[in-house]
Formats: sequence, structure tokens, C-alpha cells
Amino acid sequence: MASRIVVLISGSGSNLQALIDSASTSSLPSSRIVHVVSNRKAAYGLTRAASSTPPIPTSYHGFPPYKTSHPSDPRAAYDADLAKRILELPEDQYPDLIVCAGWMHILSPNFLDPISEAGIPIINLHPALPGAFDGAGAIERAWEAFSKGEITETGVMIHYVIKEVDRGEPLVVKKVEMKAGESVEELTARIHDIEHVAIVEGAKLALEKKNSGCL
Ligand SMILES: Nc1nc2c(c(=O)[nH]1)N[C@@H](CN(C=O)c1ccc(C(=O)N[C@@H](CCC(=O)O)C(=O)O)cc1)CN2
Ligand SMILES: NCC(=O)N[C@@H]1O[C@H](COP(=O)([O-])[O-])[C@@H](O)[C@H]1O
Repeated sequence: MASRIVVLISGSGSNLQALIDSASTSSLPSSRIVHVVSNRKAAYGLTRAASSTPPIPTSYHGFPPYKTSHPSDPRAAYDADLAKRILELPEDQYPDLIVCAGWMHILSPNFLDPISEAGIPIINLHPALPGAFDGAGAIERAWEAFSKGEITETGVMIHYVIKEVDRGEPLVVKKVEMKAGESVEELTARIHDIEHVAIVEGAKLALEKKNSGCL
């Protein structure tokens, strides 16, 4: 039985595409991308999923309505509903693994706890080394730090998702050399290429660990 992967996205979905292209190959054996959730309606990753063969089911789970429907704690309500949406997927879309692939939303315990209780690991792609540049804009911040002589390298990691943002146990860490005179766009392009390899390696490792009982 193929392992089922649900992918959370917010943007272009190039990392999602890497997962789609690798599923059920030797890079990511016996796996299927079974559902894609985006928090942004215009995310091109939704198009990538719908254009796949066969099409991958998608959901749009937007945050703005929660600011009015749950003004006291919109994030808690949003996250609880996101967990419910995933845990209530039909059997053939129910995840063995959740991958955050450019998912630009901090997940609260209202999401993390029910998913953990269901025994579903969550991993995240982060374009930095462990403990460096946590949060959004990591590539740009690393480029700035290099330009000030504060660092000589950056990286890409795939890590388990815990409450503390980008502080979960790393699964894959790839160092990226920084080059004098390189633009932030050039560095970003190099990092994106590395991300596309790392995210497939990370998904494969996470599934291997889960299936061997080492979640
Ligand atoms: N609880 C966790 N949630 C998330 C993690 C994590 O490790 N633990 N990883 C992030 C991914 N991420 C960096 O890798 C990241 C993404 C977004 C943000 C952020 O500040 N988001 C803002 C909204 C920004 C926007 O909408 O443009 C927010 O959520 O308020 C930080 C880190 C995924 N979530
Ligand atoms: N904190 C997480 C983070 O910053 N992720 C960034 O989002 C992009 C998503 O690209 P994609 O939508 O083309 O996969 C990734 O390239 C990654 O650098």
C-alpha cells in the first residue's frame, strides 16, 4: 500500500512539484501525493496539483474569514478547522505524512496536537541551517548577513514541525556556500534547486522512520 502524503502550500508550489514528480519513483518509493491544501486561493501550486495526472485533490483553507468569525483567537479556530479538514479526508486521502512546502503560516497547538494524536508526522522545508534565521525571509536575511561578513554559509533543512518555529528535529541538512558578489536572486535560485532535492529526501526519510516505528 502506497504511503499517502498531504502537502500544505502557500505559493508557486515548485517544491510540491518536486514531490509530485518523485512520488512512486526510487527517490520517493511507494508514495502518493493525495491532497494539497493552500492558505492562499491564488497559489499556483493549486494549479500544479489540479494539472497532475491523475489530478490531485486540493483545498483552499483561507485565514481572512476567521478574523471576523473568531475575532478573539482567529489562529486557534483556523488551525482547529485545518486539522479537522485533514483528519476528515476520505480514506484514500488520509495522510501518513504531512509536508509543509512553502506553507507560510505558523501552526498553533490547535493544529499540532490533534495531528500528533493521530500519529501523523509533520515536516517542513526551511531555507536555512538549524538555529539560523528562523521564520520567514530566511534567504534574504542570510544574504544580508553574508554581505555584512557575519556568515560564510547558509543552507536548507527539512525538519519535524513542533510548536517552536523551525526548531524541530532536523531530518535533512544541506549546507550552501555563499559567494561574494552574488545577488540575492542568484542565491535564491541556487537554494531553490537544493530545496527540491532536500524535500524529497526528507519525505522519504520521514516515511521510513514512521514505518519503522521511529516516528
Ligand atoms: N508551529 C510551527 N509552525 C510552522 C513551522 C514550524 O516549524 N512550527 N514552520 C513554518 C514554515 N516557516 C518557515 O520555515 C514559516 C512560515 C511563515 C512564518 C510567519 O511568520 N508567518 C506569518 C504570516 C506570514 C504571511 O502570511 O505572509 C504568521 O503565521 O503569522 C514563519 C515561519 C510553517 N509553520
Ligand atoms: N519558512 C519557509 C519558507 O520560507 N519557505 C520558502 O517558501 C518557498 C516556497 O516555494 P514553492 O512554493 O515554489 O515551493 C521555498 O522556496 C522556501 O524558500
